[in-house]
Amino acid sequence: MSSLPSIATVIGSGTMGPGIAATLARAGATVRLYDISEDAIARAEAAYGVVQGVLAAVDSPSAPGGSVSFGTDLDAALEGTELIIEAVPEKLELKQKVFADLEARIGDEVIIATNTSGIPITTMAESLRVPGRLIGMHWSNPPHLIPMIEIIPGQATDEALVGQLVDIVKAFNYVPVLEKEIPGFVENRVLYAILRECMALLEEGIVTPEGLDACVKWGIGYKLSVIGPTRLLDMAGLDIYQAVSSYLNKDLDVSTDTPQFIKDKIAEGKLGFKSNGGMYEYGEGDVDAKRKEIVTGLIAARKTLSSIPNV
Ligand SMILES: NC(=O)C1=CN([C@@H]2O[C@H](COP(=O)(O)OP(=O)(O)OC[C@H]3O[C@@H](n4cnc5c(N)ncnc54)[C@H](O)[C@@H]3O)[C@@H](O)[C@H]2O)C=CC1
Ligand SMILES: Cc1ncc(C(=O)O)c(C(=O)O)c1O
Repeated sequence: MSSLPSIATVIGSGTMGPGIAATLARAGATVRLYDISEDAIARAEAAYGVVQGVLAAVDSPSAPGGSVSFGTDLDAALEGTELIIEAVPEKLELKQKVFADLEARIGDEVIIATNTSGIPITTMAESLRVPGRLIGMHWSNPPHLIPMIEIIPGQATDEALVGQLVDIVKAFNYVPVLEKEIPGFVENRVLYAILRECMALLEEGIVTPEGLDACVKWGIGYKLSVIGPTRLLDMAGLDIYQAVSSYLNKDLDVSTDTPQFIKDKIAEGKLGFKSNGGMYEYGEGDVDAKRKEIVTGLIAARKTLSSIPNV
């Protein structure tokens, strides 16, 4: 596990930061998790024990000496750091302000990896003093369970940094996927293509949310978790793909904005788990129960998928 930095800093302790920090720490790094919000830090500290249990359950690679410390003191969080992973909200101006605060405190050799969901790295790097040190490192949620990370160099990213980050990701046994830069990167382009069609089908009343979830989980998700879309085409036959895509592609949803019914729900304060209601409604204790079911399912699925050939 020699490629792993001895000291790493995660900036932003919301949905993504704690799982990222815990994964690196279990692999042996000393990790500082920083946030501007005391409340976010308190929540992360409370969740850390649970996340450690999950990492143990999936046999995430472990090495002695790793730890996570939590705090709102940026200078302390950056002391001696080699790798910074930025996980603050998805707003370009905020991320650029954070980069400026970081660059005022760190040496030129320190790497900054951004967990942006899809803002082009080249755009983000424009404001940096040392643009070559910025690289995209897109973890998938929940980051301590999904063992794949997209690596996206921008136009200014140092070439050597790409290989270095690939080695870091391999050091904690995740699959690095190296990509060329494109808005949304690969994972979210595919996910958002699926979500666009799903939301259109719901809006048009073609299927219920329950029916949609069952169809996508068993008809698509189960299959794609084993074979991937490229191999799926070989299994189905390229001639079948041609026959279907020739009439179906032109009928698929091509909306460019968020669906109105989603905007309406947001206006009503329905954001999902975080507000006890979104696509579904949740009563007392339901959100905690669903979160547990999801984690249990992901642990079981990851164990199974790790034990079968990579087809
Ligand atoms: N939520 C998700 O499923 C995924 C999110 N991402 C990306 O990761 C990044 C973080 O997303 P989430 O964790 O969901 O966001 P979040 O909103 O849950 O957490 C962000 C945290 O950053 C903190 N923060 C705000 N300004 C800060 C500053 N100046 N310095 C330090 N901390 C600051 C907030 O207090 C908050 O705790 C975003 O770029 C997002 O697009 C990537 C993969 C999945
Ligand atoms: C709905 C949604 N949007 C973005 C992301 C991301 O990868 O940035 C995710 C995710 O699961 O990681 C997501 O579910």
